[in-house]
Amino acid sequence: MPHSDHASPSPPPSETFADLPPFPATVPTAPLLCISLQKLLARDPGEEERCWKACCELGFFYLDLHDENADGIGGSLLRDAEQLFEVMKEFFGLEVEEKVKYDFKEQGSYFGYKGYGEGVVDRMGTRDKNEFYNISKDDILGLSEKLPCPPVLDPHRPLYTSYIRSAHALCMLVTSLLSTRLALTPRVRDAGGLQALHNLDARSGDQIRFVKAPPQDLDDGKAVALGEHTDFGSVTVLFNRLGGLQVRLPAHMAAVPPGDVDGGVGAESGLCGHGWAYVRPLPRHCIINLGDALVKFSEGTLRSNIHRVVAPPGEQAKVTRYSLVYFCRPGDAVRLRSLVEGGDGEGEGEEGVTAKEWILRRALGRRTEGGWEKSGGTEEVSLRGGVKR
Ligand SMILES: O=C(O)CCC(=O)C(=O)O
Ligand SMILES: [Fe+2]
Repeated sequence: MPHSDHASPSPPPSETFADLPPFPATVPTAPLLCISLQKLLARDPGEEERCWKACCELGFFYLDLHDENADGIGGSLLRDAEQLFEVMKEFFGLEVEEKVKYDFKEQGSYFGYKGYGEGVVDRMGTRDKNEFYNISKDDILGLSEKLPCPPVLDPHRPLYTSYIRSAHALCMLVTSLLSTRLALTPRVRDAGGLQALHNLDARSGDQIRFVKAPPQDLDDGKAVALGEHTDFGSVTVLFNRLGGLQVRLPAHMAAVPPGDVDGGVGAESGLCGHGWAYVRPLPRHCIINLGDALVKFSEGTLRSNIHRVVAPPGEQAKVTRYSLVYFCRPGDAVRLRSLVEGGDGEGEGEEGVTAKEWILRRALGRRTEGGWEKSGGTEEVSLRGGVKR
């Protein structure tokens, strides 16, 4: 099936990040659709259709945050993201002995710090090559107990609150569009559709994530910083500035070939087989992707695509990579089961794990020796091409 309107136009030369080496034209890229936030907010039917298509076919798209209203959600998110990049740099610059005080794995929590190499990227138990710091939405909004927080991060709680509110609102814009398109059961629709399962004021696993990966050796052939995975929750909002994020394209979707074939594909070629293609970071955009919960709710109509983070391509591999994520997840008590008509989750029963159980198993499994097999998500549906079951 051709996907001509997936072809991402090459961004104009101004579309690069100042002070960072440019994303090279020598690697294949993923054909993410670019959706306009402004048009979505205006309920533009054509844009809504493209967004729905992106959610079903790849589960990843760019969201152009340009907003004519400077006080609108797009501008607010961009300003907050800018500041959060500085905040995370300050935190990650601390000594490891200080940072590990905020690793709460032993208490059964995935919030707080995860040190370099403290997670696994494959079933062989290969260590990851990045650090995380996870901030709980419930902690910041006062819905749960306040977790211990490093002194360099604590003063920025108003910034986290602002970012959480805007990122969550974006996710609700996407879920409300999906609710109108999916054949949700009358009961689910009457109860408020998908948005009602993601109430900002209900306890959930929503979180901000800061990520840092040091410069990588492209030639080591296994430059995988974050192993292949699908996201656990519903909608992810991602800001990154250096390449390195790769999606594994479904068999029917071709990558955009390198613009500069003469530049020669370098050491990255070993990282581009089996459908893997780089996602080119774009200024003033975020990347939106869907997670496992939406695959379960839609019984496979929506796609939670496999992705990973490898060494940034070309000169970018020499630079430290930071990224900022917001994971929107269903409320803790929500059961992950089909919510569409004729689906297998129409009963009132207790079938289906809760969102809380699902996230805990997946998040902590990737931090345990031998935990890979037990920490899987909806990868099989994704690898089958996202065909409806
Ligand atoms: O750093 C990135 O670009 C992606 C991070 C990611 O996929 C994740 O944290 O789940
Ligand atoms: Fe992810």
